[in-house]
Amino acid sequence: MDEDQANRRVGPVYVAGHRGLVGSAIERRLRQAGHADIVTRSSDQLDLRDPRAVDAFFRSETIDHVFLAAAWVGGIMANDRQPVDFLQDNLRIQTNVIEAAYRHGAKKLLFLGSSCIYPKYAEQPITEEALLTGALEPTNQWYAIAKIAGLKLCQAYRRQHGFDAISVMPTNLYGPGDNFDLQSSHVLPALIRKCHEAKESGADHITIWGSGTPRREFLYVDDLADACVFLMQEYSDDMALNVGVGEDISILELAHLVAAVVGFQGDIRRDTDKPDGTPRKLLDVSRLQQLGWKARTPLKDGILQTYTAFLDRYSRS
Ligand SMILES: NC(=O)C1=CN([C@@H]2O[C@H](COP(=O)(O)OP(=O)(O)OC[C@H]3O[C@@H](n4cnc5c(N)ncnc54)[C@H](OP(=O)(O)O)[C@@H]3O)[C@@H](O)[C@H]2O)C=CC1
Ligand SMILES: C[C@H]1O[C@H](OP(=O)(O)OP(=O)(O)OC[C@H]2O[C@@H](n3cnc4c(=O)[nH]c(N)nc43)[C@H](O)[C@@H]2O)[C@@H](O)[C@@H](O)C1=O
Repeated sequence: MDEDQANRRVGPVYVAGHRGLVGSAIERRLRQAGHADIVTRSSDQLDLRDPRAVDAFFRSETIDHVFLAAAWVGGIMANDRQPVDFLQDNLRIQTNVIEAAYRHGAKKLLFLGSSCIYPKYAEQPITEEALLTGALEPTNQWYAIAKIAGLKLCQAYRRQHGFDAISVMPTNLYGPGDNFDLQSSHVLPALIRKCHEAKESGADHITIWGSGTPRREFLYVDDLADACVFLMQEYSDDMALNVGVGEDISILELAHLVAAVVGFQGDIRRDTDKPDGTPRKLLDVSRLQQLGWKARTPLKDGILQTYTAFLDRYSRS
Protein backbone atom coordinates (compact mmCIF):
# COMPACT_ATOMS: atom_id res chain seq x y z
CA MET A 1 0.00 0.00 0.00
CA ASP A 2 1.54 3.38 -0.94
CA GLU A 3 1.05 6.62 0.98
CA ASP A 4 -1.85 7.84 -1.15
CA GLN A 5 -3.68 4.56 -0.91
CA ALA A 6 -3.14 4.44 2.85
CA ASN A 7 -4.63 7.86 3.44
CA ARG A 8 -7.43 7.44 0.92
CA ARG A 9 -8.58 4.02 2.04
CA VAL A 10 -7.88 3.97 5.78
CA GLY A 11 -8.31 7.12 7.79
CA PRO A 12 -8.63 8.88 10.25
CA VAL A 13 -7.99 5.77 12.31
CA TYR A 14 -8.41 5.01 16.00
CA VAL A 15 -6.18 2.18 17.23
CA ALA A 16 -7.66 1.10 20.59
CA GLY A 17 -4.95 -0.58 22.68
CA HIS A 18 -2.02 1.01 20.81
CA ARG A 19 0.46 0.29 23.63
CA GLY A 20 -0.23 -3.45 23.55
CA LEU A 21 1.34 -6.22 21.48
CA VAL A 22 -1.24 -6.05 18.67
CA GLY A 23 -2.18 -2.37 18.79
CA SER A 24 1.46 -1.25 18.63
CA ALA A 25 2.05 -3.51 15.62
CA ILE A 26 -1.06 -2.14 13.85
CA GLU A 27 0.11 1.42 14.50
CA ARG A 28 3.59 0.49 13.22
CA ARG A 29 2.08 -1.05 10.08
CA LEU A 30 -0.10 1.98 9.38
CA ARG A 31 2.79 4.41 9.85
CA GLN A 32 5.02 2.25 7.68
CA ALA A 33 2.38 2.59 4.95
CA GLY A 34 2.53 6.37 5.32
CA HIS A 35 -0.66 6.75 7.29
CA ALA A 36 -0.28 9.70 9.65
CA ASP A 37 -3.83 10.36 10.85
CA ILE A 38 -3.90 7.96 13.81
CA VAL A 39 -5.78 8.64 17.04
CA THR A 40 -4.64 6.87 20.21
CA ARG A 41 -5.39 6.94 23.94
CA SER A 42 -3.79 4.94 26.73
CA SER A 43 -6.04 3.31 29.35
CA ASP A 44 -4.95 6.05 31.78
CA GLN A 45 -6.31 8.69 29.41
CA LEU A 46 -9.45 6.80 28.41
CA ASP A 47 -10.84 3.84 30.35
CA LEU A 48 -12.76 1.95 27.69
CA ARG A 49 -14.85 0.22 30.36
CA ASP A 50 -16.56 3.58 31.00
CA PRO A 51 -19.43 4.07 28.50
CA ARG A 52 -19.75 7.84 29.06
CA ALA A 53 -16.04 8.45 28.57
CA VAL A 54 -16.02 6.33 25.41
CA ASP A 55 -19.05 8.15 24.03
CA ALA A 56 -17.50 11.56 24.79
CA PHE A 57 -14.25 10.50 23.11
CA PHE A 58 -15.99 9.44 19.88
CA ARG A 59 -18.08 12.62 19.95
CA SER A 60 -14.98 14.81 20.21
CA GLU A 61 -12.86 13.04 17.56
CA THR A 62 -13.46 12.43 13.86
CA ILE A 63 -12.85 8.72 13.42
CA ASP A 64 -13.46 6.81 10.18
CA HIS A 65 -11.90 3.47 11.01
CA VAL A 66 -11.44 1.62 14.29
CA PHE A 67 -9.03 -1.21 15.09
CA LEU A 68 -10.35 -2.63 18.37
CA ALA A 69 -7.19 -4.17 19.93
CA ALA A 70 -7.86 -3.14 23.53
CA ALA A 71 -8.77 -5.99 25.87
CA TRP A 72 -7.82 -7.91 28.98
CA VAL A 73 -5.38 -10.47 27.60
CA GLY A 74 -3.19 -13.17 29.13
CA GLY A 75 -1.98 -16.73 29.08
CA ILE A 76 -3.62 -19.87 30.38
CA MET A 77 -2.99 -19.13 34.09
CA ALA A 78 -4.21 -15.51 34.01
CA ASN A 79 -7.34 -16.61 32.16
CA ASP A 80 -8.05 -19.28 34.76
CA ARG A 81 -7.40 -17.04 37.78
CA GLN A 82 -9.12 -13.78 36.73
CA PRO A 83 -12.45 -14.87 35.24
CA VAL A 84 -14.23 -11.60 36.11
CA ASP A 85 -11.64 -9.42 34.39
CA PHE A 86 -11.58 -11.59 31.29
CA LEU A 87 -15.37 -11.75 31.00
CA GLN A 88 -16.65 -8.46 32.39
CA ASP A 89 -13.94 -6.04 31.28
CA ASN A 90 -13.83 -7.44 27.79
CA LEU A 91 -17.62 -7.31 27.44
CA ARG A 92 -17.59 -3.70 28.59
CA ILE A 93 -14.66 -2.54 26.46
CA GLN A 94 -15.93 -4.06 23.22
CA THR A 95 -19.59 -3.09 23.74
CA ASN A 96 -18.70 0.52 24.52
CA VAL A 97 -16.36 0.90 21.56
CA ILE A 98 -18.56 -0.84 18.99
CA GLU A 99 -21.65 1.10 20.07
CA ALA A 100 -19.94 4.51 20.18
CA ALA A 101 -18.14 3.92 16.87
CA TYR A 102 -21.48 3.21 15.20
CA ARG A 103 -23.34 6.03 16.95
CA HIS A 104 -20.75 8.66 15.99
CA GLY A 105 -20.49 7.66 12.36
CA ALA A 106 -17.34 5.55 12.01
CA LYS A 107 -17.28 3.95 8.57
CA LYS A 108 -15.78 0.65 9.64
CA LEU A 109 -14.57 -1.27 12.69
CA LEU A 110 -12.33 -4.32 13.00
CA PHE A 111 -12.80 -6.37 16.16
CA LEU A 112 -10.05 -8.69 17.40
CA GLY A 113 -11.29 -11.97 18.81
CA SER A 114 -9.24 -15.11 19.40
CA SER A 115 -8.99 -18.73 18.31
CA CYS A 116 -10.11 -19.75 21.82
CA ILE A 117 -13.72 -19.05 20.74
CA TYR A 118 -13.78 -22.51 19.15
CA PRO A 119 -14.76 -25.71 20.97
CA LYS A 120 -12.02 -27.43 22.97
CA TYR A 121 -12.24 -30.54 20.80
CA ALA A 122 -12.97 -28.89 17.47
CA GLU A 123 -11.96 -30.86 14.40
CA GLN A 124 -8.53 -29.77 13.14
CA PRO A 125 -7.73 -27.57 11.32
CA ILE A 126 -10.51 -25.43 12.77
CA THR A 127 -12.80 -23.85 10.19
CA GLU A 128 -14.90 -20.76 10.85
CA GLU A 129 -17.98 -23.02 10.81
CA ALA A 130 -16.85 -24.74 14.06
CA LEU A 131 -18.08 -21.77 16.10
CA LEU A 132 -20.62 -22.80 18.78
CA THR A 133 -20.58 -26.49 17.83
CA GLY A 134 -19.21 -27.77 21.17
CA ALA A 135 -18.07 -27.05 24.72
CA LEU A 136 -15.29 -24.52 25.38
CA GLU A 137 -11.92 -25.10 27.07
CA PRO A 138 -12.65 -24.40 30.79
CA THR A 139 -9.47 -22.38 31.51
CA ASN A 140 -10.40 -19.66 29.02
CA GLN A 141 -14.19 -20.00 28.75
CA TRP A 142 -14.70 -16.52 30.30
CA TYR A 143 -12.54 -14.82 27.70
CA ALA A 144 -14.00 -16.98 24.92
CA ILE A 145 -17.59 -16.07 25.85
CA ALA A 146 -16.67 -12.37 25.80
CA LYS A 147 -15.01 -12.74 22.39
CA ILE A 148 -18.00 -14.68 21.00
CA ALA A 149 -20.27 -11.88 22.27
CA GLY A 150 -17.99 -9.36 20.53
CA LEU A 151 -18.15 -11.06 17.16
CA LYS A 152 -21.92 -11.51 17.52
CA LEU A 153 -22.31 -7.82 18.34
CA CYS A 154 -20.44 -6.96 15.14
CA GLN A 155 -22.76 -9.25 13.19
CA ALA A 156 -25.79 -7.76 14.93
CA TYR A 157 -24.77 -4.16 14.11
CA ARG A 158 -24.18 -5.17 10.49
CA ARG A 159 -27.59 -6.88 10.28
CA GLN A 160 -29.71 -4.31 12.13
CA HIS A 161 -27.92 -1.04 11.30
CA GLY A 162 -25.75 -1.81 8.26
CA PHE A 163 -22.61 -0.92 10.22
CA ASP A 164 -19.49 -2.30 8.54
CA ALA A 165 -18.09 -4.13 11.58
CA ILE A 166 -15.82 -7.09 10.84
CA SER A 167 -14.17 -9.61 13.16
CA VAL A 168 -10.89 -11.49 12.95
CA MET A 169 -9.95 -14.51 15.06
CA PRO A 170 -6.18 -14.71 15.36
CA THR A 171 -4.29 -17.73 16.54
CA ASN A 172 -1.68 -17.42 19.37
CA LEU A 173 0.44 -14.32 18.74
CA TYR A 174 3.94 -13.28 19.75
CA GLY A 175 6.47 -10.59 18.95
CA PRO A 176 8.19 -7.43 20.15
CA GLY A 177 6.00 -5.71 22.74
CA ASP A 178 4.89 -9.01 24.26
CA ASN A 179 4.18 -9.55 27.95
CA PHE A 180 7.14 -11.42 29.53
CA ASP A 181 5.66 -11.74 33.03
CA LEU A 182 5.96 -15.41 33.95
CA GLN A 183 2.56 -15.62 35.69
CA SER A 184 0.37 -13.76 33.21
CA SER A 185 2.11 -14.22 29.85
CA HIS A 186 1.48 -16.61 27.00
CA VAL A 187 3.82 -19.54 26.47
CA LEU A 188 6.22 -18.15 23.88
CA PRO A 189 7.39 -15.04 25.77
CA ALA A 190 7.52 -17.15 28.96
CA LEU A 191 9.85 -19.64 27.25
CA ILE A 192 12.10 -16.85 25.98
CA ARG A 193 12.43 -15.44 29.47
CA LYS A 194 12.91 -18.82 31.15
CA CYS A 195 15.62 -19.86 28.68
CA HIS A 196 17.38 -16.49 28.88
CA GLU A 197 17.41 -16.39 32.67
CA ALA A 198 18.59 -20.01 32.91
CA LYS A 199 21.38 -19.29 30.44
CA GLU A 200 22.44 -16.17 32.36
CA SER A 201 22.38 -17.87 35.77
CA GLY A 202 23.95 -21.13 34.58
CA ALA A 203 20.89 -23.18 35.65
CA ASP A 204 20.86 -26.72 34.25
CA HIS A 205 17.14 -26.83 33.40
CA ILE A 206 13.97 -24.89 32.78
CA THR A 207 10.47 -26.09 33.66
CA ILE A 208 7.57 -25.79 31.27
CA TRP A 209 3.94 -26.02 32.31
CA GLY A 210 1.86 -29.09 31.56
CA SER A 211 2.76 -32.19 29.57
CA GLY A 212 4.38 -30.42 26.62
CA THR A 213 2.09 -32.34 24.24
CA PRO A 214 -0.51 -29.62 23.44
CA ARG A 215 -0.06 -28.19 19.98
CA ARG A 216 -0.32 -24.51 19.13
CA GLU A 217 0.07 -22.30 16.08
CA PHE A 218 2.11 -19.09 16.44
CA LEU A 219 1.68 -15.99 14.29
CA TYR A 220 4.20 -13.16 14.37
CA VAL A 221 2.40 -10.00 15.40
CA ASP A 222 3.63 -7.86 12.49
CA ASP A 223 2.09 -10.42 10.13
CA LEU A 224 -1.19 -10.15 12.05
CA ALA A 225 -1.05 -6.34 11.80
CA ASP A 226 -0.52 -6.63 8.06
CA ALA A 227 -3.56 -8.95 7.84
CA CYS A 228 -5.69 -6.51 9.86
CA VAL A 229 -4.82 -3.56 7.60
CA PHE A 230 -5.42 -5.76 4.53
CA LEU A 231 -8.83 -6.89 5.83
CA MET A 232 -9.83 -3.36 6.80
CA GLN A 233 -9.42 -2.52 3.12
CA GLU A 234 -10.59 -5.71 1.46
CA TYR A 235 -13.16 -7.49 3.64
CA SER A 236 -16.70 -6.52 4.59
CA ASP A 237 -18.72 -9.52 5.66
CA ASP A 238 -20.55 -11.22 8.47
CA MET A 239 -18.20 -14.17 8.94
CA ALA A 240 -15.48 -13.80 11.59
CA LEU A 241 -12.28 -14.73 9.74
CA ASN A 242 -9.49 -16.97 11.04
CA VAL A 243 -5.98 -15.47 10.91
CA GLY A 244 -3.06 -17.86 11.32
CA VAL A 245 -0.15 -19.53 9.60
CA GLY A 246 -1.69 -22.95 8.97
CA GLU A 247 1.03 -24.93 10.82
CA ASP A 248 1.35 -25.95 14.46
CA ILE A 249 4.02 -27.30 16.81
CA SER A 250 3.96 -29.07 20.19
CA ILE A 251 4.86 -27.04 23.28
CA LEU A 252 7.86 -29.29 23.93
CA GLU A 253 9.13 -28.78 20.36
CA LEU A 254 8.59 -25.05 20.81
CA ALA A 255 10.62 -25.10 24.03
CA HIS A 256 13.51 -26.77 22.18
CA LEU A 257 13.29 -24.23 19.36
CA VAL A 258 13.29 -21.27 21.77
CA ALA A 259 16.21 -22.81 23.70
CA ALA A 260 18.18 -23.11 20.46
CA VAL A 261 17.49 -19.49 19.47
CA VAL A 262 18.36 -18.18 22.95
CA GLY A 263 21.40 -20.46 23.31
CA PHE A 264 20.24 -22.37 26.40
CA GLN A 265 21.60 -25.92 26.42
CA GLY A 266 20.15 -27.42 29.65
CA ASP A 267 17.25 -29.81 30.21
CA ILE A 268 13.60 -29.07 29.64
CA ARG A 269 11.45 -30.46 32.47
CA ARG A 270 7.68 -30.59 32.73
CA ASP A 271 5.37 -29.55 35.57
CA THR A 272 2.32 -31.71 34.98
CA ASP A 273 0.43 -30.08 37.87
CA LYS A 274 -0.03 -27.09 35.57
CA PRO A 275 -2.88 -27.10 33.02
CA ASP A 276 -2.44 -28.14 29.38
CA GLY A 277 -5.53 -26.33 28.14
CA THR A 278 -6.84 -27.15 24.68
CA PRO A 279 -5.00 -30.18 23.25
CA ARG A 280 -4.67 -28.66 19.78
CA LYS A 281 -5.54 -25.32 18.19
CA LEU A 282 -4.72 -25.14 14.49
CA LEU A 283 -6.76 -22.74 12.39
CA ASP A 284 -7.97 -23.42 8.89
CA VAL A 285 -6.84 -20.28 7.06
CA SER A 286 -8.06 -21.15 3.58
CA ARG A 287 -10.69 -18.37 3.55
CA LEU A 288 -8.06 -15.73 4.30
CA GLN A 289 -5.67 -17.19 1.73
CA GLN A 290 -8.42 -17.13 -0.88
CA LEU A 291 -8.77 -13.41 -0.21
CA GLY A 292 -5.05 -13.10 -1.06
CA TRP A 293 -3.28 -12.92 2.32
CA LYS A 294 -0.64 -15.27 3.73
CA ALA A 295 1.66 -15.08 6.78
CA ARG A 296 5.30 -14.44 5.92
CA THR A 297 7.51 -14.69 9.02
CA PRO A 298 9.01 -18.15 9.75
CA LEU A 299 8.66 -19.10 13.42
CA LYS A 300 12.41 -19.22 14.05
CA ASP A 301 12.93 -15.72 12.60
CA GLY A 302 10.04 -14.34 14.63
CA ILE A 303 11.40 -15.87 17.84
CA LEU A 304 14.80 -14.31 17.13
CA GLN A 305 13.24 -10.88 16.58
CA THR A 306 11.19 -11.26 19.76
CA TYR A 307 14.28 -12.33 21.74
CA THR A 308 16.18 -9.31 20.41
CA ALA A 309 13.35 -7.03 21.56
CA PHE A 310 13.30 -8.79 24.95
CA LEU A 311 17.07 -8.26 25.36
CA ASP A 312 16.65 -4.61 24.49
CA ARG A 313 13.94 -4.14 27.10
CA TYR A 314 15.66 -6.37 29.68
CA SER A 315 18.97 -4.53 29.41
CA ARG A 316 17.22 -1.20 29.97
CA SER A 317 15.19 -2.26 33.06
N1 LIG B 1 -1.70 -11.98 22.43
C1 LIG B 1 -2.27 -13.02 21.81
O1 LIG B 1 -1.69 -14.13 21.72
C2 LIG B 1 -3.62 -12.85 21.19
C3 LIG B 1 -4.34 -11.67 21.25
N2 LIG B 1 -5.58 -11.59 20.64
C4 LIG B 1 -6.40 -10.37 20.73
O2 LIG B 1 -5.69 -9.23 20.26
C5 LIG B 1 -6.10 -8.07 21.00
C6 LIG B 1 -4.88 -7.38 21.57
O3 LIG B 1 -4.17 -8.27 22.39
P1 LIG B 1 -2.68 -7.95 22.88
O4 LIG B 1 -2.14 -6.83 22.11
O5 LIG B 1 -1.97 -9.24 22.93
O6 LIG B 1 -2.94 -7.48 24.38
P2 LIG B 1 -2.05 -6.52 25.30
O7 LIG B 1 -2.33 -6.91 26.70
O8 LIG B 1 -0.65 -6.52 24.82
O9 LIG B 1 -2.66 -5.08 25.01
C7 LIG B 1 -3.98 -4.80 25.36
C8 LIG B 1 -4.18 -3.31 25.34
O10 LIG B 1 -5.52 -3.08 25.76
C9 LIG B 1 -5.55 -1.88 26.47
N3 LIG B 1 -6.58 -1.91 27.49
C10 LIG B 1 -6.85 -2.91 28.38
N4 LIG B 1 -7.84 -2.52 29.21
C11 LIG B 1 -8.19 -1.26 28.84
C12 LIG B 1 -9.15 -0.32 29.32
N5 LIG B 1 -9.96 -0.61 30.34
N6 LIG B 1 -9.22 0.88 28.70
C13 LIG B 1 -8.41 1.17 27.67
N7 LIG B 1 -7.50 0.33 27.15
C14 LIG B 1 -7.39 -0.88 27.75
C15 LIG B 1 -4.19 -1.72 27.15
O11 LIG B 1 -3.91 -0.33 27.13
P3 LIG B 1 -2.75 0.40 28.03
O12 LIG B 1 -1.45 -0.21 27.58
O13 LIG B 1 -2.87 1.82 27.67
O14 LIG B 1 -3.07 0.07 29.46
C16 LIG B 1 -3.26 -2.55 26.26
O15 LIG B 1 -2.40 -1.74 25.52
C17 LIG B 1 -7.06 -8.56 22.09
O16 LIG B 1 -8.39 -8.37 21.67
C18 LIG B 1 -6.77 -10.05 22.16
O17 LIG B 1 -7.89 -10.75 22.57
C19 LIG B 1 -6.11 -12.64 19.95
C20 LIG B 1 -5.43 -13.82 19.85
C21 LIG B 1 -4.16 -14.04 20.47
C1 LIG C 1 -3.98 -16.97 22.73
C2 LIG C 1 -4.71 -17.83 23.71
O1 LIG C 1 -3.94 -18.05 24.86
C3 LIG C 1 -4.53 -18.77 25.93
O2 LIG C 1 -4.58 -20.12 25.64
P1 LIG C 1 -3.32 -21.05 25.51
O3 LIG C 1 -2.99 -21.23 24.07
O4 LIG C 1 -3.59 -22.30 26.24
O5 LIG C 1 -2.23 -20.16 26.24
P2 LIG C 1 -0.73 -20.18 26.71
O6 LIG C 1 0.10 -19.53 25.69
O7 LIG C 1 -0.70 -19.59 28.06
O8 LIG C 1 -0.33 -21.72 26.87
C4 LIG C 1 -0.14 -22.58 25.77
C5 LIG C 1 0.35 -23.93 26.24
O9 LIG C 1 1.71 -23.76 26.71
C6 LIG C 1 1.87 -24.38 27.98
N1 LIG C 1 2.99 -23.76 28.69
C7 LIG C 1 4.17 -24.39 28.96
N2 LIG C 1 4.97 -23.59 29.67
C8 LIG C 1 4.29 -22.40 29.81
C9 LIG C 1 4.63 -21.20 30.47
O10 LIG C 1 5.70 -21.03 31.05
N3 LIG C 1 3.69 -20.20 30.40
C10 LIG C 1 2.50 -20.35 29.75
N4 LIG C 1 1.63 -19.31 29.70
N5 LIG C 1 2.15 -21.52 29.15
C11 LIG C 1 3.04 -22.52 29.18
C12 LIG C 1 0.51 -24.22 28.63
O11 LIG C 1 0.35 -25.13 29.69
C13 LIG C 1 -0.41 -24.53 27.43
O12 LIG C 1 -0.50 -25.92 27.24
C14 LIG C 1 -5.96 -18.43 26.19
O13 LIG C 1 -6.15 -18.53 27.59
C15 LIG C 1 -6.37 -17.23 25.51
O14 LIG C 1 -5.77 -16.11 26.09
C16 LIG C 1 -6.02 -17.25 24.08
O15 LIG C 1 -6.77 -16.83 23.25
